[in-house]
Amino acid sequence: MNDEAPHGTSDFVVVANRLPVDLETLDDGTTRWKRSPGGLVTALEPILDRHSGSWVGWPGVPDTKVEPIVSGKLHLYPVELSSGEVTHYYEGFSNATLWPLYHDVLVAPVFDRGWWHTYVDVNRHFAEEAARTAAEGATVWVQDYQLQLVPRLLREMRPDLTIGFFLHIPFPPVELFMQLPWRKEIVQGLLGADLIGFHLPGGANNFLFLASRLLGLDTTTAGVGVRSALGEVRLEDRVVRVGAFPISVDARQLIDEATAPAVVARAAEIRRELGNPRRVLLGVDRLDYTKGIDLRLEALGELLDEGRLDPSDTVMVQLATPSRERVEHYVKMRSAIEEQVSHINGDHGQIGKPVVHYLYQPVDRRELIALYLAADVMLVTPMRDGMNLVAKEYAACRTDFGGALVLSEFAGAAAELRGAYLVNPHDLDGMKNTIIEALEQDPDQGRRRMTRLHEQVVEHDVHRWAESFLGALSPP
Ligand SMILES: O=P(O)(O)OC[C@H]1O[C@H](O[C@H]2O[C@H](CO)[C@@H](O)[C@H](O)[C@H]2O)[C@H](O)[C@@H](O)[C@@H]1O
Ligand SMILES: Cc1cn([C@@H]2O[C@H](COP(=O)(O)OP(=O)(O)O)[C@@H](O)[C@H]2O)c(=O)[nH]c1=O
Repeated sequence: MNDEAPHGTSDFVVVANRLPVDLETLDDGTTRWKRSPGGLVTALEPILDRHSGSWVGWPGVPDTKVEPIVSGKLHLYPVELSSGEVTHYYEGFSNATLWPLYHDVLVAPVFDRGWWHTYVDVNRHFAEEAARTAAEGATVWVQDYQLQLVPRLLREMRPDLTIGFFLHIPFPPVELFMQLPWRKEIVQGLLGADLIGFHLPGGANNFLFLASRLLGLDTTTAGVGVRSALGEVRLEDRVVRVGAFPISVDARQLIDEATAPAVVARAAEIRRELGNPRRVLLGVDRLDYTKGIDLRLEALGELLDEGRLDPSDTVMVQLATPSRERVEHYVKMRSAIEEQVSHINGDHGQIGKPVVHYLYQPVDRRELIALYLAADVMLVTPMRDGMNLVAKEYAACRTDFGGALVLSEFAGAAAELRGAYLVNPHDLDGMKNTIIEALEQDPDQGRRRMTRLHEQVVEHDVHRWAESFLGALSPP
């Protein structure tokens, strides 16, 4: 990465809280770029590779000024955040207010006026940087809950732009959203866009209902469909469209990587390193209380306690990427999960043979794909999740049609991945029975299920997601 990117020349601009890369300071004081965590970056990277454009976002560290950068065809425009802004806007309002509020209030949202004011200020910084970056008449695509005020602010600054907004997390029912003291400002912020996208029709319908109920606006009442039957909010001078566009993965790219001989060999090597167990269970998550890591460990622990799983031939690998490490509930969840892992290994492991192999570190993509190939059963058990790309990655990588996916009904992905073993993660007995069912599935039936999953993801990949959203944003 080098060369400065010029302002005011981009016809296509993505605005997201994070850049696709994070600046990391090493022990010797030098810095390097590493891939940013999370599914938003996984999804948008291949889109920008294809469309070539600009990405406005935070480089992941506070108090650091970074000049605009050219990275291949992509121009990166860093937004500087002070440590106070990171605390109040990112860790506070975004991740201790909006995140729990939009994820079914799994923990109590904190309503802090100071955090709100910083959220407004930081949204303004992002809008200003996007306004500087975009060429006359450009398309600007604003991403996610951290930046819900940007569409309106940007429209005020640059009425010539076409503005899209996509929410990557669930949009809550009106009863929950109404708790937010700044609810009108958020809805008005979003209505600055020309098109507002959600993963699922449910989120889109919640938003339309809210726009009518909270702001008294004229909206369509017929239900929104998947990539079809867009809803409308009719403002005095323009119409805002609202739709459902389920995000996905770059299936073709994953298939290429998953069929590379080195990755296939690594998958076999992982099984050997795990002691050649008869069955391998896998969990892959950011360490987030929404992901249900604790619930799946509880299920595993009970299955071992009851003798329904044999610790001498069963292994679980749980990857947990560090996430939002200074936010209270993330700290608590990490301790709780690590205690559960110790407990299971203490009760059922042997010297050199733990039952649960737990890594609290990001794992690179190649190793992750090898793990997908090595796993007999993938456990994706969130209590609430906007989509969950891990589930789709697993299905895309299984070109052998082996393995099985146990998937929470409360992940957005469950609406499409009908070949999965669906579970209610709150129903511990149900989840335990389903894990056993997936482990003991009839091989032919398992292949049929995985074929269905794989084909669904290949046909509905991330490029289809972007084309359907951008096509609706700027119809020919
Ligand atoms: O940026 P962080 O605070 O470290 O968090 C990482 C990302 O987490 C969330 O991802 C969501 O987007 C995925 C893709 O649409 C979706 O599959 C998943 O269900 C969501 O949780 C968050 O929404 C992103 O903004 C963060 O970058
Ligand atoms: C644990 C782990 C994950 N990844 C990659 O991160 C994303 C996760 O996306 P998802 O939609 O499932 O959820 P969130 O956005 O985090 O809420 C996915 O692309 C994983 O492959 C990774 O690269 N390395 C890891 O260790």
